[in-house]
Amino acid sequence: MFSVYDAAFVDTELSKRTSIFGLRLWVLIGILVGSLIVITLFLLSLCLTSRRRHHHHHHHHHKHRRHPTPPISKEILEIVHVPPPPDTGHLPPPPPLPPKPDHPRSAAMAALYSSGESRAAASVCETASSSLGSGSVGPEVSHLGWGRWYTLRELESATNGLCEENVIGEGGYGIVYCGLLPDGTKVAVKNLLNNKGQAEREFKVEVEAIGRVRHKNLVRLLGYCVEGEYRMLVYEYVNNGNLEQWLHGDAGPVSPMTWDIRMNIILGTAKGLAYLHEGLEPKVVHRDVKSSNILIDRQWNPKVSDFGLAKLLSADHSYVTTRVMGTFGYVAPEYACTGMLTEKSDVYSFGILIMEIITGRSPVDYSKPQGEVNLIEWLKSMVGNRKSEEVVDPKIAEKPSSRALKRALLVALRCVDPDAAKRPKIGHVIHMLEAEDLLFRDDRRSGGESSRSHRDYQLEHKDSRLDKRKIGGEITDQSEDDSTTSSRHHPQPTRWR
Ligand SMILES: Nc1ncnc2c1ncn2[C@@H]1O[C@H](COP(=O)(O)OP(=O)(O)OP(=O)(O)O)[C@@H](O)[C@H]1O
Repeated sequence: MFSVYDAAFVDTELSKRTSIFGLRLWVLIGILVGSLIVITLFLLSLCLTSRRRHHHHHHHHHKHRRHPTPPISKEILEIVHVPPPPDTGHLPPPPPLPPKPDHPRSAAMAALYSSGESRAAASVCETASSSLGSGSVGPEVSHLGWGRWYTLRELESATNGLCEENVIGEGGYGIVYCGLLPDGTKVAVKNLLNNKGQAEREFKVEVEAIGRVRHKNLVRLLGYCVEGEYRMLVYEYVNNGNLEQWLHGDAGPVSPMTWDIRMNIILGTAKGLAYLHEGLEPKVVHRDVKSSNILIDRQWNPKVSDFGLAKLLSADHSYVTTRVMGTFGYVAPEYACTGMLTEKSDVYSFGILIMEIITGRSPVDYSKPQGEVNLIEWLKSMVGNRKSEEVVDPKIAEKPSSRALKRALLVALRCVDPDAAKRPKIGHVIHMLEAEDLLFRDDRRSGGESSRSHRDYQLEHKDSRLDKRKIGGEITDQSEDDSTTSSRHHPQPTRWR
């Protein structure tokens, strides 16, 4: 127990004077404790101020990240310095296109292409794809059912700060960048031009139309970004250029796109369109079917892109618009003249596309002699003059069989019928093209005409009747030697998947 004596003892001890300035012990202890408290408080306040300063810095950075080209982040620097991946395919890169004089930024882009910078940009993107998952921007992603909402910061990180090196092209609606998401997904980021109103409207149409669409022949929209003035779309990256580049770029005297590859591209494109026209409710009319909107992957599969012009249609109603959009040379006459839009306008553009793929010629080419400027007119006259064989792209090394050629030409000509009601539906186009496939398989197996299907026979007769009425000439003669029928093949209703 602590007794009265002990207390008295402590008291006398504490009251003794010490050698330090003759201060009493209790005064000394008091000073020590006091200064300890002061030091602790000082350290605490130091700690708090440095934290606040850090936070402020972070906030500052956040405020300024709207700047389109922020300082390159550490992740990106790391990405850029990783050596390129081993070549996955055996294909050369898609050939660059000659400059288009009427394009707003085409001069710059042409310079980019011709100076070989596009290769450099591609290699940055290629390189980026090799360092999968090196970023760490994940938490800001929020899920929206079909896709994702991305922050501007995420997309800037993914595209090296939206830098020129990552630009893969530019269309009427904005610049397209290649990018790499933190999970390793390679993407194409379309930064829509901010021309008040329009970009946003198109943006909404596009987001609503494609967000829910999944088809192997349609470019998938993975998500979007709306932040301040920015409107961006994030697409799956399709890695082998577009059809326009492969058809009209400088790919050398022999095109790597054989006849079979081209037919496959036509069929795949038709399937993608059929899904838009017949597999969705309300249906979607693309409105800008053309070769630069057909992207190609390493296996030469086509993927229809750019639904920026797509408008949703209610079933059984055509859509009348006051502003005709689309690309010169591909636009259906009724749409150009009256703004009357149905899915048959896409069929028309698709017909032009088939002609372009067969011939390797642009829909309108002013560098050609008179009479050849307009692809349809030239092609019709060639077919009418029994010169079908001469329309085939001279860059195709192995010429198609005469029957295969006539079939493709016939489908194309039916698609561009001036009367929209007489054009086939895209689903019917697929049947016609696939019937050709069956025909080939039978031909190869049996080496002759004898096993051709009843449907093929009917199709050819039907087509030839139509053709005789419309253009006459060589194609119409093809069915004259069709004398045998068989009922072995009955095409199934197609779901276009
Ligand atoms: N998902 C994608 N993957 C890879 N490249 C793409 C992708 N989307 C677009 N591109 C490329 O970006 C470029 C611009 O495409 P965009 O669709 O904006 O314009 P366009 O089709 O050339 O013109 P328009 O605006 O008239 O349709 C094209 O070279 C296209 O090949």
